[in-house]
Amino acid sequence: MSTSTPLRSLNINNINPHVREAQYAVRGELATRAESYRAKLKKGHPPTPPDESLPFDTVISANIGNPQQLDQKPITFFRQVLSILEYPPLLENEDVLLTSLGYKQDVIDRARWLLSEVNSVGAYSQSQGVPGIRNSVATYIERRDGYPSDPGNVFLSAGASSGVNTLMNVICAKPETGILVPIPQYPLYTATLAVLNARCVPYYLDESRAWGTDLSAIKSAYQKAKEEGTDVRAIVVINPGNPTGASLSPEDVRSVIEFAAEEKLVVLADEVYQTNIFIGKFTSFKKGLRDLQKEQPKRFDNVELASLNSISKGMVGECGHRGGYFELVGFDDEVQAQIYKFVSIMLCAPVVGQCLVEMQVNPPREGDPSYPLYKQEWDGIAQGLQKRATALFEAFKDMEGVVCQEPQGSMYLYPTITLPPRALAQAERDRRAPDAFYCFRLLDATGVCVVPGSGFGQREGTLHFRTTFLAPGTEWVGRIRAFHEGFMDEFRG
Ligand SMILES: Cc1ncc(COP(=O)(O)O)c(C=O)c1O
Repeated sequence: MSTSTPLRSLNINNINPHVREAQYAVRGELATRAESYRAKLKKGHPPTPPDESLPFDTVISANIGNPQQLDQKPITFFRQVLSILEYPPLLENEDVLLTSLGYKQDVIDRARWLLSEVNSVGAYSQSQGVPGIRNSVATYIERRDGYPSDPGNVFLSAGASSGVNTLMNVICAKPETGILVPIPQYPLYTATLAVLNARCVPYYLDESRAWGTDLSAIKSAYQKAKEEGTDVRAIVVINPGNPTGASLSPEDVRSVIEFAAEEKLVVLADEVYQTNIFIGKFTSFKKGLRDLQKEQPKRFDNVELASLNSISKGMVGECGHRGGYFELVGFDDEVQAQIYKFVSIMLCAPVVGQCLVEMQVNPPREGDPSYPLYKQEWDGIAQGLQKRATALFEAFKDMEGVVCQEPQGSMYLYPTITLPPRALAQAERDRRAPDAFYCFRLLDATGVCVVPGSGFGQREGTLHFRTTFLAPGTEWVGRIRAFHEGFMDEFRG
């Protein structure tokens, strides 16, 4: 129903058309319906009986990588430090913290140090981020890659999303500007390009090679875009992938950098899942670039790389606090100054989020009083994720018409589904894409919310859905399996 009235200035036809056109399926109609089911099931205050008309008693939001909404417990060290940062008078009673609350001395020391850096978490920080925290990020990057990092090139951000938004705003100069984006992709990229009225240049990942990054696909997408008059300026790589979970091998990382160097493309390396690895080892683009620069002096001097990380993912899962960072390598000083100006217009990233970035990159070490619990919690989360990923993968293996790649990393599985012709015909009658039709039926029957492949992009004629494996337990996997059997029976031949 339209609510436009001549008395209002704004209506759907006169707002920025680029906002209207942007699509962001992970929070789309399915997620809205899931929220309405959740509201129906919620006991009110004062208590009202929950709605019993639904065939399930809980909603499982497997549509988005939101760990703590799905009951992942925050890491104790992080939250104990935050509690002091939010209320520094607690430090006046250190004994109470140590004896009654069981805080360890390193919690108190870290909180004192962070407070000395930020003064108060209620104050704006420098726009690029608190200097001491940027130093910690640079130290982490150096430890991870074995190459130095300059804190002057680190920008703290309100999650990786805000970093991507900054970089894309600066790169997208005109409607013909294009950015190579992997398909399937996390829709932040296509949505931001749509809002900026710039072009998405899709390159397809290779499902037959466990969603590998295929350089020949990148090259042909680039050539085609150039022939169509697109001024391609950058390439996005999501490693490990969302929605695919695939990790790039060191060779893949190198070949993307070599291509970027040849064609003068900025590399946007989205590395928010760098610690969510089940198979193999994470190779950062920064390390890949520095290795190439060492081996072949001069050839890679001008490569521009922006790599992003976040507190939202990994075992940290503090996405509601909105923290992250990006590191720039090889950018022109004047361009970097404009990036600084752009972030300064938003003043600064949330300071509590910045403090969480500090603890993420500089966690308790062996020998520190908080280390044993930190390690136990970290390992518990990592093992839980791997266990649930495997349970889901095993379930998909047994399901008719479902083919899934082995989980390698990140927080998602992205199976292909082949639906019976009668289901496709029903989807058409319902005016839904077939994978969306399947996902709505799944939600209505089980309360499990997943996202259709059409929200991430997929090859013509193929169907997928993406599910996280964050939800606790495996009972909900059984719900998916039972639904799927019933669905196939209903529409089969
Ligand atoms: C690949 C990828 N990049 C970026 C983000 C955004 O993360 P943040 O919460 O740090 O903004 C997400 C969130 O799911 C993601 O999957």
